[in-house]
Amino acid sequence: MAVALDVRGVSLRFGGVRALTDVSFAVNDGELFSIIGPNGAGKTSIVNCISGRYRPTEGQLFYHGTDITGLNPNARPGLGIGRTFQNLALFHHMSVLDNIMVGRHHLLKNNFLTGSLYWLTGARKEELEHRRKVEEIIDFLDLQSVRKATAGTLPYGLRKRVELARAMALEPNLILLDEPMAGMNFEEKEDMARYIVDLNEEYGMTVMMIEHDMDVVMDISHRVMVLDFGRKIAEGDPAAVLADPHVKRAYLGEEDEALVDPDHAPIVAESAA
Ligand SMILES: Nc1ncnc2c1ncn2[C@@H]1O[C@H](COP(=O)(O)OP(=O)(O)OP(=O)(O)O)[C@@H](O)[C@H]1O
Repeated sequence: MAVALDVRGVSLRFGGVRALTDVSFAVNDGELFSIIGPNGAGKTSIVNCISGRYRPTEGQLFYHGTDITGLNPNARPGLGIGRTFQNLALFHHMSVLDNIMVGRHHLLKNNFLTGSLYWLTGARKEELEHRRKVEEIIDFLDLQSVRKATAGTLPYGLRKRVELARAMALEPNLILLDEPMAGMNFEEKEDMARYIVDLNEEYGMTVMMIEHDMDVVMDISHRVMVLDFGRKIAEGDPAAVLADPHVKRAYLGEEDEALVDPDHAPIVAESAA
């Protein structure tokens, strides 16, 4: 299996704070790869290095062999890298449809000038094609009933789904999901987990996900990497990671009996025993 993303020896410092120390890992094409770790472990920092928001203090990142370490964040969509954010980043005053359309911005070929010759230059054909793609995503994520609703008026779980739709609209090969289930109830999480599996399996997107909900992570991920205090402490298939003593220690206090997640809720304790 070809390597999609290759992260080599990445360190990131903010003044005296070491957010990441010498982190290396690779995500293969077609994989559903998750990163877990206690609060402040460096998970979002890694996503921000991949998406170009942060530039690593040391190390390099390659995407399908291209060095993306110092590349402008705006160049990522053109390479096929999309992302969602931990805190929603939708245009709240715009409709669901328009929010998703924005995701296709970098795919628009017609510009201001050619667009003004709407019927002659193929701009109309192009717009129809974009609309067709957007409708396909709306169907896939079951957003038909809210397609014209103003994004900011929707319940939180639905807004997270619209954000996923917008990231999908970019047609990425690699999609970075930063806590896609945060703040969701059980049913919403189940739905979101199904969409993520489907976009990996049906759309063939490579998925890199940060998520606190261990049940979901262990259930749907092919491989899991664990960060603690900015360092990688484990990587492997879900069962191996759960059984890893370093992982147990990172999530356990010295005295705790059960494996707990960062919010101190019990997680699949039987698999960890
Ligand atoms: N912009 C920043 N300036 C200073 N310190 C930062 C910045 N971003 C992150 N950090 C620090 O880097 C460390 C890693 O933070 P990061 O947000 O990557 O962790 P995380 O694993 O995503 O945490 P959480 O699960 O709480 O979202 C923390 O100590 C954090 O305070």
